[in-house]
Amino acid sequence: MAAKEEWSISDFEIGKFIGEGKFGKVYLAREKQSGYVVALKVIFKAKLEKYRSHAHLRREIEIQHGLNHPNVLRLFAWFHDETRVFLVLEYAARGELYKLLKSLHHFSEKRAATYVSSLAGALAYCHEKHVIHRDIKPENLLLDIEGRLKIADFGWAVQSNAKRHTMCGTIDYLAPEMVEKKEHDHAVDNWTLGILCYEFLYGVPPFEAEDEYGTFRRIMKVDLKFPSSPAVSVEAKDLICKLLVKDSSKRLSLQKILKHPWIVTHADPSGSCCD
Ligand SMILES: COCCOc1ccc2cc1OCC(=O)N(C)CCCNCc1c[nH]c3ncnc(c13)N2
Repeated sequence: MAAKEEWSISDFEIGKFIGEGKFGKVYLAREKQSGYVVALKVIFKAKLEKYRSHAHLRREIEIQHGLNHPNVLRLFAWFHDETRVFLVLEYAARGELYKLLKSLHHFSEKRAATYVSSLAGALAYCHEKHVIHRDIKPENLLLDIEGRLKIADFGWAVQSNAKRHTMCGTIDYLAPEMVEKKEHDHAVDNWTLGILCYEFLYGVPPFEAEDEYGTFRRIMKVDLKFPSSPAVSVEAKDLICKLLVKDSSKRLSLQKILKHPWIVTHADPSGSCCD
């Protein structure tokens, strides 16, 4: 999409409603001049005021606008009027990965390895730019028209060279040092990659429990169990065990994930697997 000093809503034709998050609705839209199809997220300023989230959104825009990677949803531009903030985003035509996971119950090893490889590549890029996402979960993962994974919603991302303290993320995906409100760094995303790899292969996150405190306890104990069904390769379990490590300094690095035998054997190099 061409760069422009100042966009406005009159530059776009609004299409179908795509979905709704905490701060706003997402629509399909077309930029009139170029015909370029985008996703337009509309956020009401009143809601930002209610949740005191102006600074949060500003940081998210600064972070996501500065990222340019094939597995990170592009934020092309943003603008506002009296009552709304508009985000002009890359459109992911195949929608939310978690809906695909729910419909398939669990992914094949090829599909799971391809998504884990895409995530590791995207996170390595983000960490090189000192960005920690901190909220990677299936709801924030989208699929484009070729089935390539795109990380969206950097709402909890931070620019960080130093250690962080802020509590964020939903309990199932939190690393131990986050649930203990200890200092944490980019290695929290490596832990979450282990959670996601497990959930892609088994259909449920590894530390699910009756209630949040039960999950909290299981995370703190790293109470990791592998069900007998569905059948999962030893190599996949090996990668998960090397990521779900309580000592964050001992978690497999993103570079080593990309070279892990399970990833090398199963991941589709194009990133758009299985169809
Ligand atoms: C402050 O906001 C920062 C940006 O957050 C988002 C950017 C793009 C998003 C979703 C974002 O936040 C989460 C959210 O609104 N939902 C969970 C509801 C809508 C789900 N979209 C589904 C979807 C399907 N094809 C898409 N192509 C591009 N973007 C999409 C979608 N959604």
